[in-house]
Amino acid sequence: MPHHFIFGHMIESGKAFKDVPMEINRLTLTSLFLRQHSDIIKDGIIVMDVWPMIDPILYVMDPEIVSQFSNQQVLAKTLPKSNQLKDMFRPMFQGKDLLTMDGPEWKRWRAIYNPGFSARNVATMAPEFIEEIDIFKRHLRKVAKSGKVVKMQQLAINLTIDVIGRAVLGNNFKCQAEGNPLEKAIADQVKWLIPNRTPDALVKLLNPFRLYDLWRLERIIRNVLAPAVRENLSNETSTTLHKTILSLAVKAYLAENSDSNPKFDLEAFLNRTIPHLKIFIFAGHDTTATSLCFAYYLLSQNPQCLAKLRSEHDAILGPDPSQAAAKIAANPQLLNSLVYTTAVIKETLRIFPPALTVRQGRPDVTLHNHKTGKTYPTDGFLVIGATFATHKLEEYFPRNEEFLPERFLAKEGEELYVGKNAFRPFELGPRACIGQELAMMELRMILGLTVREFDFEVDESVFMDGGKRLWGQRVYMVGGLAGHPKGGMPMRVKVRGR
Ligand code: HEM
Repeated sequence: MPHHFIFGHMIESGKAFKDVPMEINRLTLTSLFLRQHSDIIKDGIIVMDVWPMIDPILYVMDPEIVSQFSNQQVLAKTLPKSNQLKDMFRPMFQGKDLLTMDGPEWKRWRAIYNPGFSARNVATMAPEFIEEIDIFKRHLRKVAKSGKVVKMQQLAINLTIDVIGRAVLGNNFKCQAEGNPLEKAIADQVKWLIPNRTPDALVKLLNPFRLYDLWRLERIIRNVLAPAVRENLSNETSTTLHKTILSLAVKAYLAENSDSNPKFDLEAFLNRTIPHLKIFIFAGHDTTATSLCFAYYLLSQNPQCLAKLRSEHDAILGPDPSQAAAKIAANPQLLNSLVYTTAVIKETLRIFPPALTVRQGRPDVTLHNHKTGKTYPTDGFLVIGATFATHKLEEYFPRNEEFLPERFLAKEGEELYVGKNAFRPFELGPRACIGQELAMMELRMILGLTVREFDFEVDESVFMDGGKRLWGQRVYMVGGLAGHPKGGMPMRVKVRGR
């Protein structure tokens, strides 16, 4: 890509936005280059110099090369999370969260929390999730009755935050039923984060109100989480059957302190556990809500896939949609038989992956493109798994502008078969998403319990102007960090058969 001796790749970056709205999510940036410079497909990596806005970047698209720093089974061979990511999230989690920790500390906490996300544990959460989805459906019915356009993202967030509350604490945050300041406080904290050194970010950094507001929002969050933890710890008759994140944190705390300090120090426990609870709530609700919105959008644009999805639900969850929840509650394993539904979710995550990994280069890690023979030292670089672009590579995803859930059902040797390591919305390797099983089950369940009862129609105000499309789609992702649907995905909802 052309490099200017003063402006680096800034001019070229600007050009990439020529045909798309400026507000488009930066996760999609590499895919914009891909359209303009077909030669970079061969390289599999884009070297990007937009200093001083941000440190130099290696955007890695080729799945084989991403695997070199991400999928290594030996943790020491994977690149650590980037310093920039750690600095950015410090005001929210003080470095005490699973997402930005590294090394032995990360390994210890991951081992403590892993049992909370096993397939078995997640399956036992089904009846509690169904209660939340039932409230979501009540909201959908109300919206349908009003005939108004609604921001689906907000309805979906209220649902996913209540679901994550169940998984993390065993509590219901009642976001859907009554509203809860937690979600807004977390979202407002995110707005104060400094992701780079652009003029906008510097203005934010110098804002005298910033630190006070971050502190104020932290108090709101603590005022929701601390009483919930206290209530949970004193509630010996808890009806939650599954291991919650809280119960696993208590177990680890007691194991550490049983000899030296037999008394349970609630304040010390809260100080160390709240950032952990917060990262699960933060990472677990927004990504899932975004994926649900895009699934509804893509299904609304692809009626033949929607019809196939509904017939799968008729066959597996029974012909009467009103009985489906009871069937799932009695046998959550039924969800594993929803293979087409799973393929729909995967294809949604292929087209609109809401997150990616940002790692810190190291002097001892060099990336190799075995096809071209080129090598890329990583020291001094941010190394980014450019998932959005990886998911658009024709070599791995033929007919990539089409919504084709069938590719995830194709066998090796068939045209649509997805190549090894290419599908990575949750990332792969030891630092892959801990919550992926939960997210997939939740999405399968929500689709299984809604798509036969409702039709979703996208309000065209979120479409790109002039019939333009990006990778076949007229709706696009916005947002500085994780991707969100444009305009909160305004939609009209109709009850089917009316
Ligand atoms: C569709 C939904 C989801 C997507 C697409 C997604 C995606 C990802 C990705 C790409 C990563 C790697 C990030 C990085 O390397 O910096 C990640 C990590 C993580 N995710 Fe998710 N996620 C989803 C749902 C969830 C849920 C439901 C939870 C929690 C309950 C969760 C909790 C986490 C945590 C704690 C990490 C850090 C794991 C570690 O480093 O050990 N995510 N997720």
